[in-house]
Amino acid sequence: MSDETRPAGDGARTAAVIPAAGRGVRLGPGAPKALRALNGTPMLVHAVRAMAASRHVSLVVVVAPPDGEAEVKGLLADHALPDRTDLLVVPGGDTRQESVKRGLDAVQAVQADDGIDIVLVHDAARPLVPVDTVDAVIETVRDGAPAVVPALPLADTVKEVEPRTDGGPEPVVATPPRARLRAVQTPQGFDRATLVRAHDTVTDDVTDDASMVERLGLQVVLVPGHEEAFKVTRPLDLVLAEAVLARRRANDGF
Ligand SMILES: Nc1ccn([C@@H]2O[C@H](COP(=O)(O)OP(=O)(O)OP(=O)(O)O)[C@@H](O)[C@H]2O)c(=O)n1
Ligand SMILES: C[C@](O)(CO)[C@H](O)COP(=O)(O)O
Repeated sequence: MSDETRPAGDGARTAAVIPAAGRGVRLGPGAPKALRALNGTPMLVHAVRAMAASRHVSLVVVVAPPDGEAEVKGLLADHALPDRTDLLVVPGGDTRQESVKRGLDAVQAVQADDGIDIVLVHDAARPLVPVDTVDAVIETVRDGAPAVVPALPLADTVKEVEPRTDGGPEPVVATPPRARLRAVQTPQGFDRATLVRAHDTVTDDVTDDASMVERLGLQVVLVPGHEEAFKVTRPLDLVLAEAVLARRRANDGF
């Protein structure tokens, strides 16, 4: 291993768990979301490369759709990753939380040998997160935070409502002060033992891993997110993602 390919040697080693087992219902009919192409390359491959771009990440665990494990292994074999990065593929579960737990179990199985101290959890559906954001999360965990989340201020005012399911106009209950709100992204970074405890303790379904650490009564901190770390959720997001890739290619030959 050359110095350029060796993980940064100052302390903790990092694994990235990539939940990729969702169907992508909001994206509309087609292959599972993580397997759909962005400018000819599957979204999951972009996401794996985004994690492997960090010199701190020595292991990537991809959590595949349960019926897509062989397909995921095949397509990752076809796309080059840095030599320093080990890759595992495991089958996912019915919820994001179950899928992350399965990925975390795979990290636990190898951590004694690999000395993994930090775990990132990164949505395959956020394929374009820049490496500087990944490294900022890792460095803040290294500095002692048990849980770190990239986040951005909101672009829109948010209203709390009394939800209605009959299609009628929803009454507004409150307008939370926007200056105190943030939209959270991934990768979220954790001290490994803290994330394991959170997944062992919190059993009801939550939308992100940091919320589980909050339930333990531990402090979660934010670092600046990035507008290119947006989640591909609806069809228009595919258009935006391909435009970002085209801009990168034009700017730096990516
Ligand atoms: N059972 C699940 C559900 C979601 N995910 C992953 O969690 C991430 C964030 O989820 P989201 O964007 O909501 O994806 P989907 O659940 O696929 O979207 P939808 O709700 O539109 O079906 C995605 O990378 C998705 O693949 C997962 O691994 N296992
Ligand atoms: C974890 C997450 O990416 C934070 O924004 C998000 O909550 C996961 O996606 P979902 O749409 O909530 O399932």
